[in-house]
Amino acid sequence: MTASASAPRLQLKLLDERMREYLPHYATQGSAGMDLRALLDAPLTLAPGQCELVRTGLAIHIADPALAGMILPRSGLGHKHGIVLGNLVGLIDSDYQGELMISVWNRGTQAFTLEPFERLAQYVLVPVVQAKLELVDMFTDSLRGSSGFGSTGSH
Ligand SMILES: O=c1ccn([C@H]2C[C@H](O)[C@@H](COP(=O)(O)OP(=O)(O)OP(=O)(O)O)O2)c(=O)[nH]1
Ligand SMILES: [Mg+2]
Repeated sequence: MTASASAPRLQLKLLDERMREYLPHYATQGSAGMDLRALLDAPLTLAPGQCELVRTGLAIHIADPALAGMILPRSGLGHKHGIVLGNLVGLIDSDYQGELMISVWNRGTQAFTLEPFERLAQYVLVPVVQAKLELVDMFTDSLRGSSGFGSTGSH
């Protein structure tokens, strides 16, 4: 599936030739993410509670500070097998040029075996706004003020 002509163009480096036939892509026209695959020499069994850093064999240089990458779990693996991310969400800086690494965490109660080149997470490109922080002594009052953590009730 090809993205639209106006899609941002990101440079992708192959760090391992085996990934050439598994380049990330949008599976459908409306897909929000591209699946990332595990670069493994052999199956990797994760015991319940185990967390391992898995290579992707890919580097993506986003370059534009108004964009970031996010690595998110795949819902099927997460829901059915408890395979999620050790950092919950991976945030990829626009100036990161290193290998995309996936922290895979078996939060389930059964061992799970990850096969080489299996799709284990997804990469989503998101817009980012970098803020300028201005130090002040007082805020202009808002309706909420400093109330939070359920202050508006449960209905
Ligand atoms: O799941 C992830 C999360 C991060 N990264 C890479 C890209 C990211 O730009 C860099 C730094 O990530 P982050 O800022 O979240 O980690 P940190 O612990 O703050 O490291 P650093 O001090 O290098 O910023 O690590 C990954 O490859 N996979
Ligand atoms: Mg950081």
